Amino acid sequence: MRPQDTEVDVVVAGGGPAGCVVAGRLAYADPNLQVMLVEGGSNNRDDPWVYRPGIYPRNMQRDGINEKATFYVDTKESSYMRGRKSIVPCANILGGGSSINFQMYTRASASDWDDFKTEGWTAEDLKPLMKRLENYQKPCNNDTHGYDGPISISNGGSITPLAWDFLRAADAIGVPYSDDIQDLDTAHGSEIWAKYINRHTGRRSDAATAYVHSVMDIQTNLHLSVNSRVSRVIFEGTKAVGVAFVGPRNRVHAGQVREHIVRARKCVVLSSGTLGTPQILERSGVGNAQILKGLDIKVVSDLPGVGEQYQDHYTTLSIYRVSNESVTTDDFLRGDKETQERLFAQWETSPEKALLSSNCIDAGFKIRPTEEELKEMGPEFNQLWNTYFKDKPDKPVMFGSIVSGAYADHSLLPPGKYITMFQYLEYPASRGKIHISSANPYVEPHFDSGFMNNKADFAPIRWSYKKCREVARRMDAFRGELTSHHPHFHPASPAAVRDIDIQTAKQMLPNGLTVGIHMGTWHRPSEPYDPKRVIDDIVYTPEDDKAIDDWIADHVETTWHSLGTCAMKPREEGGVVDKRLNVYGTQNLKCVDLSICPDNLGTNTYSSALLVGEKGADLLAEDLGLKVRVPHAPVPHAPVQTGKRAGPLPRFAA
Ligand SMILES: Cc1cc2nc3c(=O)[nH]c(=O)nc-3n(C[C@H](O)[C@H](O)[C@H](O)COP(=O)(O)OP(=O)(O)OC[C@H]3O[C@@H](n4cnc5c(N)ncnc54)[C@H](O)[C@@H]3O)c2cc1C
Repeated sequence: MRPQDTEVDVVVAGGGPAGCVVAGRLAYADPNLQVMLVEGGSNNRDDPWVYRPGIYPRNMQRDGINEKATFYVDTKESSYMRGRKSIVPCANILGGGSSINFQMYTRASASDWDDFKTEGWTAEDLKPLMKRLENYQKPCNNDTHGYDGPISISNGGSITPLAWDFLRAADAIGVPYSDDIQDLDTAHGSEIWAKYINRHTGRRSDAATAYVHSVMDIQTNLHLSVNSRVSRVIFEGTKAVGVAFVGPRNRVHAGQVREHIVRARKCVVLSSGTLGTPQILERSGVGNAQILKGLDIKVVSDLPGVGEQYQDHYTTLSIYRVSNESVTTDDFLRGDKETQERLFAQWETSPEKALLSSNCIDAGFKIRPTEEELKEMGPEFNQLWNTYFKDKPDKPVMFGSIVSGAYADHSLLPPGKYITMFQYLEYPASRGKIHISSANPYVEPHFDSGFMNNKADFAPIRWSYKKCREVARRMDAFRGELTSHHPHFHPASPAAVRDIDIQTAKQMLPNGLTVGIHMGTWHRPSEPYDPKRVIDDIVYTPEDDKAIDDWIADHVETTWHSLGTCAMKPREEGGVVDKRLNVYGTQNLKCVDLSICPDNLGTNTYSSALLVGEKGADLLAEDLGLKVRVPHAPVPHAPVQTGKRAGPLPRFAA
C-alpha cells in the first residue's frame, strides 16, 4: 500500500513504545482491521546499532549522521541553572526510546498509578497489563511479573564483578540488598538491575520488534510509513478523520511544506511522545486558544493544558577511578581497536554471555532519607516530603546506579578505568513546557525544560550525591575520584575530591616520568587501597553544600524520561485527555504515550510507556468491538545467529 494519500481504519502517529503496542495489538486483534503506523524517524529493523545492547552510548552522539534522536534545547538560558540551557534528546526512530535507550528495567511504585486518581488506572487495575507485556527471564519470588509477553527482561549476557562490589558497599551504608525491588512496593533497597535484553539472543528488546515487526511478518494489515513526520490531525468539524505528514527534511521545494494525507475511517491515535504529541495537537488547532490564534491556527478545541506541566527525572553523574583489574567498558568505548574486535567477536559467537549483551549498568538502588537526613534537607524539601512522600512508603526519593565504565566523552578523560554513579531524582517538583512557535512543522518549538525551577529539588540531589560518594568510597575497587566530574570544593575542605592514588597510577603508567610529581593543587591523591580500612562518612560544611548546589545547577541533565504534557485529568484542571484517553472537545482522537501522565512515575519510563500503550490498546479495542489477543505474535530475532562469525567484523564508525 502506498502510504500517502490513502485510507485505513486506524492511524497511529508515532512509533515509540506506546505507539508500537497500540498498532501491533490492534492489527493482531483483527486481521481485517487496516492499521497504519506513521513514524517520523527511520526503520529500526535489523539495525546493528540498535540491537546490540552494549553500543548504546553512541546513540547520544550528535555527529550529523546519527539520526536516531532529536535534541530539544531550551529556548532561553535558565537562571535556575546559572544561565545554562538544558538539552533533552528524545527518540527519532521506529521503536522510539526503546531503540536507543539504556535498556534499564525498573517499574513505577503502586502509589504512582493510584495517584493518577483516575478510574481504571489504579495499580491493581493495571497489574494484569504489566504482566501481559513481560517475558521475564530472571528468577523471581513475587507474582507481579509476566512470562509470555513480547518484551524480554533479563540480566543480559554478563554482570560485572563491580556490581556486587557496589551492592556490598551500599549495604554498608544502610541500603539492604533484595532479589527484586521492582515489586511495585520497595522504595529503599538495592538489586542487580534487570535490562531489556533477551538473555538467549543477547539482543535489545525494543517495542517495534516485539509488537510491530512480529505482526508484519505474519499479517498484511499493519502498514508502516517511516520518515514521515506527522504535521497535524485532519478534522471534519471536531472529528478526527486522518493525519497529514511531511518528509523528515525540508531542503527542496523552495522550503515549502509538502504534506501527504492518510485518512482514518475509525480513529487517529497520537503517540509521538511527550515532546512530539503536544506539538501535533497545537498545529491541529487543539491547545491554548491564545497561542493558536497568535499563530493563525484555527481553534478546534481550546485546551490550555496542552504542552504544559512538562516533567522529567534529573540526573547528575559522578565518576570514580577503579582498580586496573576491574572489568569496565572504558577501552571499548574509548575505541581501542583490539578490545573492540574482541568484544564484537564475542558478541557474534556467544551473545548469550557476551559483555556487549549488556549495558554494564548492573546494579542500583532506590533510596529514601532517614529522619536525621531529612533534618539536613531544608524547609523546601521537607514541605514536599510531608505532602508527597511521607505517607507513601513505596515512593523512593532517588535512584542510584553504577555503570562499569565512564559515561562521558573518553577523548576528554585521562587513561584508566572508571565507574559512573548515576544519581537521579524521581519526582522533581519543577515543571517545564513546550509550545509550537509556528504552524510549520519544520520550525523549532519554544521549549523550557523547567529543570531546577523549584528549589525543593536541590536538597535530594545533594543528598544522593553524598550517598553515592559514600558507596563508591567503600567499594574494594575504589581508587579515587575523577576531579573533573565532581563538585569544586574548596581545596582545603575535608570534602575536597581526591583523585587517583599514586600506587594505581604507577601500575597504570609504569614508565611514566610524571606520575606523582608535586604540583601543588593539581592532584590530591587518594589513599592507596587498604582492605582493612574503616571508612568514615565525609563531613560537609555549608560552603561544601553550596559547591554541590552550584555543581548541580551546572551539570544536572535530563534522564530522558519526559512525560506529562497532555495530562489525563479533568478538563477544568488543565486536563487534555479523559480516562479513555480521548482528547477533550474532539471525537475519534486519542493520545497514547507518556504525555498523558498527570504526575510523575518513580521509574525508568520504558515500562510505563509500554503499560500506557497496553492500556490504550485495550481502550481502543473496546471502542472498536475487538479483544486483544494473547499471547502476542511471535517475536522475530533476525538476523538469526549461526554461531559463526559473519564475514568481516562490523566497523565501529557508521
Ligand atoms: C537516550 C534515552 C535513554 C533512555 N533510557 C531508558 C532506560 O534505560 N530505561 C527506561 O525504562 N527508559 C529509558 N528511556 C525512556 C524511555 O525510552 C521513554 O520513556 C519511552 O520511549 C517513551 O515512550 P513514548 O511512546 O511515550 O514516546 P517516544 O519513545 O518518545 O516515542 C515517540 C515516537 O514518535 C516519533 N515522533 C515524534 N514526533 C513525530 C511526528 N511529528 N510524526 C511522527 N512520528 C513522530 C518519534 O520518532 C518516536 O519514535 C530513555 C530514553 C532515551 C531517549
